[in-house]
Amino acid sequence: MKITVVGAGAVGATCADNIARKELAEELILLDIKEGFAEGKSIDMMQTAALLGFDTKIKGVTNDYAATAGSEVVVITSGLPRKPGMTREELIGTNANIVKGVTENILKYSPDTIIIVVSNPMDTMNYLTLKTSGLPKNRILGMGGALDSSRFKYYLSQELGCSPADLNAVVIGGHGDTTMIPLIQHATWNSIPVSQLLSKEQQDKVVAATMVGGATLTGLIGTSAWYAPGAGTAAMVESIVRDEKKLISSGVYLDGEYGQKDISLVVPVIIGKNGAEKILDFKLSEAEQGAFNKSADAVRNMNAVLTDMN
Ligand SMILES: NC(=O)c1ccc[n+]([C@@H]2O[C@H](COP(=O)([O-])OP(=O)(O)OC[C@H]3O[C@@H](n4cnc5c(N)ncnc54)[C@H](O)[C@@H]3O)[C@@H](O)[C@H]2O)c1
Ligand SMILES: O=C(O)C[C@H](O)C(=O)O
Repeated sequence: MKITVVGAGAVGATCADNIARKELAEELILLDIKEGFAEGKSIDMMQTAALLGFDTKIKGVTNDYAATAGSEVVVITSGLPRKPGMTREELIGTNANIVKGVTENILKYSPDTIIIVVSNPMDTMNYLTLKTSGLPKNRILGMGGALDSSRFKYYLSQELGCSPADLNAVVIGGHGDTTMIPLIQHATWNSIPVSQLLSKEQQDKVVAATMVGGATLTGLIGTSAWYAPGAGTAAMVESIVRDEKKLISSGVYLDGEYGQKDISLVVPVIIGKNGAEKILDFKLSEAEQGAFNKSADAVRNMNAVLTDMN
């Protein structure tokens, strides 16, 4: 198994680190545009191999796409992160060009790969990758729901005083401060609905904290988060590589599911060796479907910016 991670910054390097520790690939290429950066990070990570006991060979390259040839999975993290006070959507001007160029270069050497898009604004970057690559829709996935659902579990666990691992909770919609939809009515603690355990105020607090989870960390750190984003992406890679068929909220192209067409949004997806193998199209309540439609409108407006940029 050969995997490439594009962008050796905070998220890309953390994702690569997780992939190596889990030994998901024999060969892992880390590519960055900044001279020597991916090489340095890769050597640093390889110098943990003796300590951590993994066998993955990590190689860093500066913009050398030939080195990525034959990658079965490619993760795209290249692009600017937001600064405090910014929205993810404000990154579109810079990141659209980066993601488009990276996708074109990757496909020259790995025409049948599965791509996971992380760069923000993710829903629109994933849509752009779908349109740029011409790959079948099952081979393009956006990372956002894995992270947001894990954040949702974190905030629920804080309120319930329980282990996040005992929770089942899912975020759908867009990966944006106002577009994500934490499905609180469906969340359970070992099968017990959390709506029966938390007051309405507590539920509202958890939902609000989840929605601005990324902005909160950006405010604290000065740039956006990387540990949970890197781990969320690696979890998706693992489900592909090990053909786990895990149900992970992910950005996928919708063709009628949840009443939406020609858009990428986050919904529950079975992820296996063929990428997005099945979208679980379950019935939302009227309020949830209304929120989903509003998110779709917002993401569609962002997607329209891509046309204006051309
Ligand atoms: N979808 C999510 O849930 C999620 C989570 C966290 C971060 N992000 C996004 O991921 C992106 C990366 O975040 P980060 O914190 O790692 O940023 P970072 O600045 O630490 O790293 C980005 C890297 O991309 C590289 N890069 C820029 N243009 C490139 C190109 N054309 N080819 C190859 N490499 C290039 C930069 O040199 C840099 O090393 C941002 O857009 C951020 O908003 C998304
Ligand atoms: O918040 C950000 O800008 C980065 C990422 O999308 C996140 O949710 O951590």
